[in-house]
Amino acid sequence: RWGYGKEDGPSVWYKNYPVAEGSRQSPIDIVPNEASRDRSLDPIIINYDQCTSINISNNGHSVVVEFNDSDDRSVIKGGPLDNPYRLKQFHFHWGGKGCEGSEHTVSGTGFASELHLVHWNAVKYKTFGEASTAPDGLAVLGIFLETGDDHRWLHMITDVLYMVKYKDSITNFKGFNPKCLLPSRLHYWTYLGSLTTPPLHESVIWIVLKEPIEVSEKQLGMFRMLLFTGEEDDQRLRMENNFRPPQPLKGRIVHSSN
Ligand SMILES: NS(=O)(=O)c1ccc(B(O)O)cc1
Ligand SMILES: [Zn+2]
Repeated sequence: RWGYGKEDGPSVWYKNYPVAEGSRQSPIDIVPNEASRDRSLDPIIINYDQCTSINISNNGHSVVVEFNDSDDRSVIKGGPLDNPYRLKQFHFHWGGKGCEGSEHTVSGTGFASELHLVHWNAVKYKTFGEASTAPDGLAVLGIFLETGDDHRWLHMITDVLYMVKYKDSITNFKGFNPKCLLPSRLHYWTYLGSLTTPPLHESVIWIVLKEPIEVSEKQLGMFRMLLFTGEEDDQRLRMENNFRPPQPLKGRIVHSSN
């Protein structure tokens, strides 16, 4: 139904998802010196210690690692959040060879890729689905990836991508703790936004970390061997440039931690 091509990409999503033209859409371009520096903004607290992954899959739009969210073993709290938010999944967005691929940009500059750790408010809502349509239902932690040295832990993911090359493929992926993908400093920008893919629900408290993590061009290239298309499709569409461009701020304020 929707994708990232000319006929089904971000510029036509509004036809089936009119909220695409809403007042709190994501991603956005973050302009640091226009962000309001709130000393009252607490640090974010990330408890992934008991966190373990279940599987990794190709949903035709990205590669997704899912977690057991039946209890509060892996949560994010503090910062702008009034409740702990439970980790549900993480996935990536990336570009083509050598060109940008992140969704958020900083003063107009994109990064090679962006990691999204998706959490939901299990205090106020019974299911992820219900939370995903509520204005304070989700909290997504965005982490920029820039190219440089090999990332010492990302190979745990890139080594299994061949198993999920095709759309709708899924394989076991237990024991991975995404704590190893966090940068050293948790300084962040935060603002109220949306899912960056259809259904584009305006239900996300975005927390974008200022410090990127470094991955090698070789590691990033492994993501580009994934396909948007299924095993039976005669078209073999390489999965790349699966990012939505920045959307209008529409009067929103971006807050900056110290
Ligand atoms: N790209 S994103 O993190 O905004 C995101 C997260 C979840 C879903 B979803 O559950 O459909 C869609 C987009
Ligand atoms: Zn995303």
